[in-house]
Amino acid sequence: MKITVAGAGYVGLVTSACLAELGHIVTCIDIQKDKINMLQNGRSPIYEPGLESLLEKNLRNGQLQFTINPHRAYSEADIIFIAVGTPEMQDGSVDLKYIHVVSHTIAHYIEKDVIVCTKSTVPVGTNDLIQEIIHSRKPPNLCAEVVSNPEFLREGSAVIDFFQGDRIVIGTDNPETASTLEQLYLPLKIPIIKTDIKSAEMIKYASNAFLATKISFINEIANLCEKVGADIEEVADGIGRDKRIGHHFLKAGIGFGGSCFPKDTKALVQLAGNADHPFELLEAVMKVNNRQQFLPVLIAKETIGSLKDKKIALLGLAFKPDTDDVRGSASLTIVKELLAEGAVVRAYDPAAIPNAQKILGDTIEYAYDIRFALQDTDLAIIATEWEQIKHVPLDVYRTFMKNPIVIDGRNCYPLDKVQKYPMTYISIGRPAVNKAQQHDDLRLNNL
Ligand SMILES: NC(=O)c1ccc[n+]([C@@H]2O[C@H](COP(=O)([O-])OP(=O)(O)OC[C@H]3O[C@@H](n4cnc5c(N)ncnc54)[C@H](O)[C@@H]3O)[C@@H](O)[C@H]2O)c1
Ligand SMILES: O=c1ccn([C@@H]2O[C@H](COP(=O)(O)OP(=O)(O)O[C@H]3O[C@H](CO)[C@@H](O)[C@H](O)[C@H]3O)[C@@H](O)[C@H]2O)c(=O)[nH]1
Repeated sequence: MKITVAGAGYVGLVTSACLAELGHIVTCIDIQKDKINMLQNGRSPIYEPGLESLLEKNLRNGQLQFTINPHRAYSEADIIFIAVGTPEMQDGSVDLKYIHVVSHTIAHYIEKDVIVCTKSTVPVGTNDLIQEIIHSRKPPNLCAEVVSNPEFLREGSAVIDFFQGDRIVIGTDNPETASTLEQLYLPLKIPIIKTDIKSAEMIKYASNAFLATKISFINEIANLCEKVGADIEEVADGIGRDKRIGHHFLKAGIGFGGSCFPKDTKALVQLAGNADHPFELLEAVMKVNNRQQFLPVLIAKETIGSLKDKKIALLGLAFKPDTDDVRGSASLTIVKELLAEGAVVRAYDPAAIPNAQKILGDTIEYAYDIRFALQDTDLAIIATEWEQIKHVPLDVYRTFMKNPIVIDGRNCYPLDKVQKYPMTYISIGRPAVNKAQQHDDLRLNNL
């Protein structure tokens, strides 16, 4: 099968590499020349575990090629996957400009019958629009069938998710098209759901909205735990053991970020509004999340007072571990607030510094070493639970910081371990450990 993937972002590259790995001839096209140049040289423009080696291997054995040439990409394709970005607009609705352009380009360049599969997350009704654009512009003798095939991969585990996903959704009313795609995915042995286009589009938004709701729910329980003296880790474990609830997505913290949950929840609220059905539950989910992302700064002010000229170490810039993506990251909110309070910020991240630098520039310092990030700081905020951060021995905070005060936004350390150290440790939904006094005594003794 000759496959073309439009878009060399997270979804496009994972789809390209994995379909090539399954034995298909794949062409991946993007409009960014630099990206394609990099990929042609066997380098991945994104940090995603396992991806670069798959790209490099399939490029070398000729299964995979990269291009910016639409004729080369589309004229021979049997199946085209659309994986272009669908960013949010200022009002929260989805910007479909890349979808429009790619649909026009596909219509212009196809030279044989083709199936066009939309992997990009698009509002209900968009695949009909894509179908309309392609139909009205393609050569009249050709057939182009548009299918909704939403993507559920997570950044950081995207390659594993492709091969071991929970389900594959195929949205089309054409049984022949559904069957062709079913054949394509059959080797993965993942359950396939065949449905109509609009339900497929809705499954994607509803899945993300449900997961986001679970996170905001557990964060609200965490905030309540703090008020009443309960421990969220115990509570989450207790409720997660109920199979109807499950343990997944019950990790309390400083809220959800990323390129999907914040954007897709807003889009669903917009969609609901347009359908004259205010989605109040999801609006609350977003409100809780916005508040949660600010939490470390509020706690910092409560703990040390004014943040003006205070040196603060920020551990983690990526929106989650194992990715270099900072889109929607709580860290960006935290930096903005800390700078507004007059603090001096030094941030560490094992992979996301280059991407963060594109947004934050030289407004903060960057550290490629955790110890350097902590050196002489008044307070540390843990924002991403990277393995490199979770395993920092607690001694290190005491040794390197001016004051060992840690706000752990991801509950990285067990409380009983922290209790043994003379430090102030405030996490989410758990009792604070306040041993600053003990630390001060220790310092005085050492003078
Ligand atoms: N990132 C994820 O984890 C994830 C998971 C599931 C679904 N999605 C959805 O998939 C879509 C893509 O997300 P992403 O994170 O991969 O986006 P991305 O921004 O990382 O990449 C999109 C790519 O599309 C390219 N592009 C734009 N117009 C093009 C055109 N006309 N032809 C060819 N390439 C074009 C851009 O240059 C860019 O490289 C979005 O709708 C997103 O919501 C993302
Ligand atoms: O218990 C949890 C789980 C996640 N998060 C946060 O939620 C955000 C999103 O995490 P995750 O879902 O793991 O990452 P994404 O790569 O954004 O993946 C989501 O968004 C993708 C894009 O739509 C979907 O394809 C995936 O199925 C969906 O999980 C991150 O900031 C996490 O820190 C929590 O705070 N607590």
